Amino acid sequence: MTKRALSRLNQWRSRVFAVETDAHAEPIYFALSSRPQPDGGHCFQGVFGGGKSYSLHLYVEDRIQRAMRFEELRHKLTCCIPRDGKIWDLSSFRPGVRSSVVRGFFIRDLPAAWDTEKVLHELIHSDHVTVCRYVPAGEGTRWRQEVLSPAGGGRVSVAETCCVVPAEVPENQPSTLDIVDSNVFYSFQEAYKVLTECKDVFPESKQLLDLVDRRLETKAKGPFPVVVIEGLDATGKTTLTQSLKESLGAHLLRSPPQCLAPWRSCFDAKPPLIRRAFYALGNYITAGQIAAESARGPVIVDRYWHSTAAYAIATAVRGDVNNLPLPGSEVYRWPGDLLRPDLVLLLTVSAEERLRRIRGRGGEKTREEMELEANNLFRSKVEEAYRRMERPGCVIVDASPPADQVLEQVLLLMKSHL
Ligand SMILES: Nc1ncnc2c1ncn2[C@@H]1O[C@H](COP(=O)(O)OP(=O)(O)OP(=O)(O)O)[C@@H](O)[C@H]1O
Ligand SMILES: Cc1cn([C@H]2C[C@H](O)[C@@H](COP(=O)(O)O)O2)c(=O)[nH]c1=O
Repeated sequence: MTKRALSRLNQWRSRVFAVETDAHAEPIYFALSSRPQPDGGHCFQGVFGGGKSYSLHLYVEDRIQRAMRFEELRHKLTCCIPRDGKIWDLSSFRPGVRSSVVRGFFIRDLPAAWDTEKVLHELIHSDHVTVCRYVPAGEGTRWRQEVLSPAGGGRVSVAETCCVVPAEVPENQPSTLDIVDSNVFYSFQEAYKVLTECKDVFPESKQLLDLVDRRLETKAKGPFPVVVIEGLDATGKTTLTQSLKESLGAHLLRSPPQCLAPWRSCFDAKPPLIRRAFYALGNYITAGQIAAESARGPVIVDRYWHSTAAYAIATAVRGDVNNLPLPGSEVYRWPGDLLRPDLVLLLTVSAEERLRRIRGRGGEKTREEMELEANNLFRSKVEEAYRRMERPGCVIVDASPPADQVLEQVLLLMKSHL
């Protein structure tokens, strides 16, 4: 085993491991100890029992490479692990320590599946993945974790052995330790830095940065009101913003801005770190446009920062809505260097009505749109994240009535708030 891999093991025993066996339930948490606990781990039977179990932990210093390799690894496992086997997301973390999360996968295989071992042997010989095997430890429900390392002749040896013991459910879900600057960027510099680090990895990031350098304006907001319309997909933002434009003679803008449209599908296909940085930068270009237009007249904006943050937080936080960071958390803050609007309105409709509207509309869908359509859990997390945004917070609008009534309601709200 390489020196680098061994140095990781120093902190290995202070880590808690979370196996996400079910997107709707708490992960199964376990920790490591040199001694087994007397009452073992009945709760682990579903994870370690009934087959062969392995965990894969991806360590790559460079965050862009790490993000790319994680997706590659997921793809490789999905292609190679037999269909009856299970691949679950896994993370290990040091409780309460920000950015300590190391992501990976947990594999539960059938007892006689040899293909998996072949794939894992290959991975053990790479320098980026630490592979562990879980084996019964004596009688009862005790389990042992064996850290595998490459040995001569293509064989594998056990570098370290620990007892698996139950761990306390942490106060904050591990995924929440990793939101700031991995999923949500709170300054232009932080988002720009991600794209700079991608310059040698794919050419579109260089082209995007050139465009950002040319398009970015940093003027202050003008004297006219700036109103942002937010909401889940198909809640009626486009319909309303068009009507507002016509009724108020306002200038209509959107985030991401039109000039980023040619790059959107490319960045939508990238890992979350890069994709979220793309959307974050889009807001800064839109901010420049808002500044210029609000000097001439009222401005309506179809999605802005709140969408970027709400979708990113909802995607990053695993499990259900209760796992979102609590109201008042720093993740719901507005970036200090981003132009603030005067009013943000959040359009809400029932899940059924929104689905009716999505289906009525047809057309091509983004990953989020498909997720929103299929996944009620994701929908509630996005909407709750919107509601928790602060300074400015969202004023809630019931967008279920017919379009002309929603417009009327919004015009009244604007009168009372501006
Ligand atoms: N108040 C309304 N009542 C009934 N149908 C509506 C209403 N507002 C919009 N719609 C219809 O719902 C569908 C989605 O509306 P729209 O495109 O305006 O939503 P959106 O929020 O802009 O969606 P997206 O964020 O995905 O672009 C459209 O077919 C539109 O005609
Ligand atoms: C602005 C923005 C958008 N998204 C996602 C959320 C939606 O599902 C799609 C579609 O947006 P559009 O209104 O049809 O352009 O994009 C996102 O994830 N982050 C963002 O900042």
